Amino acid sequence: MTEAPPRVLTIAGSDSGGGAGIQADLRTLFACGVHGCVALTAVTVQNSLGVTGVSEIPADVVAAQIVSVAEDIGVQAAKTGMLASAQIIEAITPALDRVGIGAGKTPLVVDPVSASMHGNPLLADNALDALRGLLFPRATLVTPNLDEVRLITGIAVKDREDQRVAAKALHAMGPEWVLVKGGHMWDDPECLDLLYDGQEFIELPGPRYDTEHTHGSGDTLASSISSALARGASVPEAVRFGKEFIVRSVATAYPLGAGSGPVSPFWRLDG
Ligand SMILES: Nc1ncnc2c1ncn2[C@@H]1O[C@H](COP(=O)(O)OP(=O)(O)OP(=O)(O)O)[C@@H](O)[C@H]1O
Ligand SMILES: Cc1ncc(CO)c(N)n1
Repeated sequence: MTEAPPRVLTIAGSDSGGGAGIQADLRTLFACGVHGCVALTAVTVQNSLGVTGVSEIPADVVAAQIVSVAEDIGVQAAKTGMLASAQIIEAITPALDRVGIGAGKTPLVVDPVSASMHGNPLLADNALDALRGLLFPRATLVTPNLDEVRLITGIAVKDREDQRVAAKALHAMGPEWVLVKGGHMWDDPECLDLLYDGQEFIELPGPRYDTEHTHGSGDTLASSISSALARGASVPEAVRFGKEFIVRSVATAYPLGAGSGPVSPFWRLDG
């Protein structure tokens, strides 16, 4: 009999265009050889041009999906993406505690998704306190982009020194590790992501490809990191794996629709 692969639970929203959200998560998890489970938080009406509608899943149903999957199937890592509202964050926190996800137990990656790459909101303004107060202290790793750093800490990162200051401010909010992503440091010729655990800074340099097709890059990075954590990797090992994964996925991104096409995890399935 074939043994079950490691399982990763993604707690995130649907992108009808298939490039970001749970669709990006599931195809990345598949390409990384792990089984993806889902706690759906919201349905977005979305294509390559932006988001034109959002319908939230009732908060108790989001929490019930977590408990149902974790108690039967079991998960070795979990990640959060679009959480939509304070009510959903407040409902999932006790569910995560109940099944031992986060807070030093099963690794929890919190990607604090606040808006789509087009600037459409994916998290209510009044949910920031719940994100900071409830999820950050339970997170193994948080992975904000620079817009999310500004929303969460008030720090406007313009250069690599600011990136370090922001990493310290985020770490003080309680996560074990922080990854400040550098994709939005538009003037930098590289995409340097900075990992920090309160003691040591680990720089993850990477190329900056000249492309508008980066839809789903944050989700793909967080999912590939989560797959490595589910296999038992340390956080620095998992983030290095994720960085290589996202660089190759941006390199092979493809156009779709009239706007931004998705990054592609398909390279991993070749040969
Ligand atoms: N043009 C690019 N070329 C290479 N790597 C990139 C590029 N843009 C982003 N990345 C990398 O992709 C990952 C996601 O970074 P980014 O800061 O864009 O996150 P994000 O804004 O959350 O993504 P999303 O587009 O999903 O919202 C990081 O590892 C970043 O360095
Ligand atoms: C549903 C969803 N989650 C996350 C993102 C951010 O990439 C998006 N655009 N849509």
